[in-house]
Amino acid sequence: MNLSLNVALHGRIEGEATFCETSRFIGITGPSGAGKSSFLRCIAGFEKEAKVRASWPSQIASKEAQLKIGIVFQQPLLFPHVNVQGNLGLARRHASKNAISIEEALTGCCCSHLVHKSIDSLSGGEAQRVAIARALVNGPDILLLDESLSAIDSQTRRKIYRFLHKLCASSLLTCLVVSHDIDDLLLFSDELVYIHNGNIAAVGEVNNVIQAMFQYGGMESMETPSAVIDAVVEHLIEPEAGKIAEPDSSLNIANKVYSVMALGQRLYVSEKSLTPVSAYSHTSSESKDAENKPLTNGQPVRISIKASDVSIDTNVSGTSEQTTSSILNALTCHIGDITFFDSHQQGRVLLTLGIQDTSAQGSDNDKNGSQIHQEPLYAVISALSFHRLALERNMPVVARFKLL
Ligand SMILES: Nc1ncnc2c1ncn2[C@@H]1O[C@H](COP(=O)(O)OP(=O)(O)OP(=O)(O)O)[C@@H](O)[C@H]1O
Repeated sequence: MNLSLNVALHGRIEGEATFCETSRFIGITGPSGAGKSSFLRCIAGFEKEAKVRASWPSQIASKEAQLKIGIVFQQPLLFPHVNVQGNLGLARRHASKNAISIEEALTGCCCSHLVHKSIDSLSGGEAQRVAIARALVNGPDILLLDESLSAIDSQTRRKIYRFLHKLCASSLLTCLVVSHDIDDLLLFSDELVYIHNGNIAAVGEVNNVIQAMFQYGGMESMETPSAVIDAVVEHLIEPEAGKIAEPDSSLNIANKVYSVMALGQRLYVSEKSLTPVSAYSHTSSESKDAENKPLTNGQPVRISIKASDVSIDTNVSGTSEQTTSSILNALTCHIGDITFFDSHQQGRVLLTLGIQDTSAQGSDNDKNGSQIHQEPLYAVISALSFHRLALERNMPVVARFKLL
């Protein structure tokens, strides 16, 4: 049975969301006031007026009577009279069988160093990390995170998301994560929910939901719509000479740069801009320390590319390794939909770009013998550039972007 949630709370949230059986990390986004918190509060049973119908995935449906739902708010509610260790210890007292250890939760939520601190001495981001760790040692079946990582710096936040995603893949945990940071959600979510104006407006695979968000005008409130591209690690690049090194070599540098292959085209990506996906696959049997292993040759990774980072070049012959541009990443694309922003974002144009998949061999190939990839890339450019370059639908262009 798939996870399916149907909620109705008058004037605040209404709709149904059904997810794939393998989806365990579900992102929820939408404009401020749209109803995201209301959705989570209904699921958690905090809204007495709400009508909620839920069917739980088969692996947890059998224990519906004692189903454990954890929730962590943006403002963490920690017990002030005991320290961090005391907070986790109290949560552990009522833990279910699938709870993780205090040590694992502290390490995974990057807060081992805080264990002896008092609650009133924690910063906002530290308190958020402790609150998530405390929820995990209680062993919830469903963990609802309502902007619960909003005060944490982006590098630590991604480490925690990575840990949660891995936990979802290796245990029976399902996470529903509300965030305004669409890039975080795109990188880690198995499926995405878009809530608009009190309605569950779109549910499903991340790229499909992003496209649905355009239709609802949801992108207008978002500075940087992003595309997600699946790629495979090719080489580790030695930073000084720009030479190739083995991906799993012991090169000791802070932020490694890899060459990866995406749709038959080569991209250069810094380590922090890519997310390994193999270690988190739901069928994975990899050990728990897989996250800390170096990336290996041929390993699948996910990259998210912000529309505001993409520039457009009409010189389509300039994608070779001999480019004179400092921007090495160049994907050959065709212009698809063209959207002029109105109101407060006047003067900007959003382009949907179909990436040319040079690795594909099939009957739908274009005249260059390559296929247009279904999942798009986005570019936001000024209306001035749009008119200066005389861009139009179906025009071949090169999309350039940095992934540092
Ligand atoms: N307790 C409440 N009683 C009545 N209306 C409420 C209550 N809480 C929220 N609302 C209203 O319900 C709507 C949805 O609010 P909600 O907090 O769910 O939005 P949200 O998408 O989480 O917003 P944000 O991103 O700003 O946190 C808003 O119009 C809000 O004013």
